[in-house]
Amino acid sequence: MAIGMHSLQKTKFAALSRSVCGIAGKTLIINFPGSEKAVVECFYYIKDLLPHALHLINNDLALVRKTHEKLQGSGVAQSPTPHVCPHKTGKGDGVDRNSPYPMLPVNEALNLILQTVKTQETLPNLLKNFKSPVDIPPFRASIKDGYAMKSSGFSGSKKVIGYISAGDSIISDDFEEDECYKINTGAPVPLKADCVVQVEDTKLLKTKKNGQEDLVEILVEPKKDLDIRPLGCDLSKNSPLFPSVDLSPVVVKSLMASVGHAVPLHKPLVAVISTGSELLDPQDYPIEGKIYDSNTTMLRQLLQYFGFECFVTKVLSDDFEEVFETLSSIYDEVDFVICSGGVSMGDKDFIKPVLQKLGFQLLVGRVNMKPGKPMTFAAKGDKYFFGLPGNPVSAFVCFHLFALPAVRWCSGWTQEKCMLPVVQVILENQSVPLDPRPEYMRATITSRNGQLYASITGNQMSSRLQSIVGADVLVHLPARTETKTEAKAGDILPASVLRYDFITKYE
Ligand SMILES: Nc1nc2c(c(=O)[nH]1)N[C@H]1C(S)=C(S)[C@@H](COP(=O)(O)OP(=O)(O)OC[C@H]3O[C@@H](n4cnc5c(N)ncnc54)[C@H](O)[C@@H]3O)O[C@H]1N2
Ligand code: MOO
Ligand SMILES: [Mg+2]
Repeated sequence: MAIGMHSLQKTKFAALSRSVCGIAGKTLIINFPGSEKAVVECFYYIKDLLPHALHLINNDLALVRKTHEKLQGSGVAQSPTPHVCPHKTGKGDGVDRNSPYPMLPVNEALNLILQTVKTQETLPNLLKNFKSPVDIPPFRASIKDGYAMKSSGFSGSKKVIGYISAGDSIISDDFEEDECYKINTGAPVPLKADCVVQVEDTKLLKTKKNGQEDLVEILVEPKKDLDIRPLGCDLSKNSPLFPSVDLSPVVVKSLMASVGHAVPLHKPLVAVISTGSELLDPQDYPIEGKIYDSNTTMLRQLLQYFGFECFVTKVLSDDFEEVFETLSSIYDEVDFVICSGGVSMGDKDFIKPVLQKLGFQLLVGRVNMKPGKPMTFAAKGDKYFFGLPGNPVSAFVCFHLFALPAVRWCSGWTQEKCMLPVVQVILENQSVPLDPRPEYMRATITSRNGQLYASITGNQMSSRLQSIVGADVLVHLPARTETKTEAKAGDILPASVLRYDFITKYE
């Protein structure tokens, strides 16, 4: 274009010349006009652009950035004709075919998300202040299967005057020292009994005609309080239910259940939407040109794995109206939409335009990461939208790094707990080429001599869902620099833990 523009100022016949240029691999190919004079002139017009062009082709980000800084200045004062670099951010209009969204660093995108999503700050407090409404156990309960009796009655033979099972009501009648009740673990100890002797320390002396026990010999000295859980010994009424803040859904739900209460949380309601006219239900017969939809199942399962529920699921085709209609009404039912597909540069990638038309604020439109570059996050009031890239692995990675922390944050988790835990791992692979974008590689963990070793799960293409097989962690590989172009065996790298059971092998 530069050659054409300048040549036209010299001669209108320049319009007829083939001003073609292109890239083959890492080679820049420029087609000059036929005459020697024109070649010299044209070379003059483009020679200053060549270093920058070569830096771009070679992904020398440091040098690319340097050029930008030089051209744009660092502060408000800009060069008279600001350099809008196509690979940085474009205007997104008819002429500029580049994404208008700045490529945010992962941390910046995450911070923006957590600053935007409203948290229930009350939850940790709510749990901290929650007093148990009941005693556990709510009665004196037997710790053993055995015989309940009075400790004042000594050992020796005793008459069995009744059977008490778990779930029976509490016996308040008085009884003699040489009498006892046969009792099961967890059953209520009679009010007038003060000890239980386990069945192993007794001998059956006589059985009634109906098969029930009549007389037993107690072989040990019964001691007061032996094998009885006193009322409220596990948890006493009006004491705090949560001695420390623990937001694990397993912990919160089961503790609340143990005192007969439902969880006092507002769990965010989440919808999973998959977009793509190519998507086929996994139960359908194969159809030419279509692919099976894996993201819907994956995202639902991930939500479930981390203790959240998927309230609604929808699969939409790449149709502006359909996406628009669905997103216009779905927020009547849910707080979050976790969508996949349709966020990149295709003429059928409608997610961003639909969000704009619906009045959402697009806070994240691209992230400097691999996979997951077109990761999108938008908000309107207290309704939130995640547009995960359609490639299944990109959706998988972005769910863990962005959507999960946001949903956790919204349900009242403390900020540092929202993110996956990060551990240090030692790389096992001989050599892993670094990408210009920071990369999150799936890897299998082996524990060896107390150290965690990470082995990358094969080809890391963002379309290859198989790379999540055996993926215990996401290893954080830094962006390539001039001096560091690969990671090597023995390198120590941070890794986000994907699973509770994240050590596949012990050696
Ligand atoms: N010109 C450009 N093209 C693309 C860019 C770019 O920067 N410039 N980014 C690429 C990157 S990176 C990614 S990631 C993808 C993201 O694309 P979209 O979010 O728009 O997703 P789709 O185009 O709808 O689909 C991409 C890919 O994933 C498959 N897919 C989608 N949904 C599902 C599903 N539910 N289950 C299984 N597979 C799914 C879909 O068939 C496509 O193959 O864009 C690049 N393009
Ligand atoms: O960033 Mo895309 O997610 O490379 O595949
Ligand atoms: Mg697309």
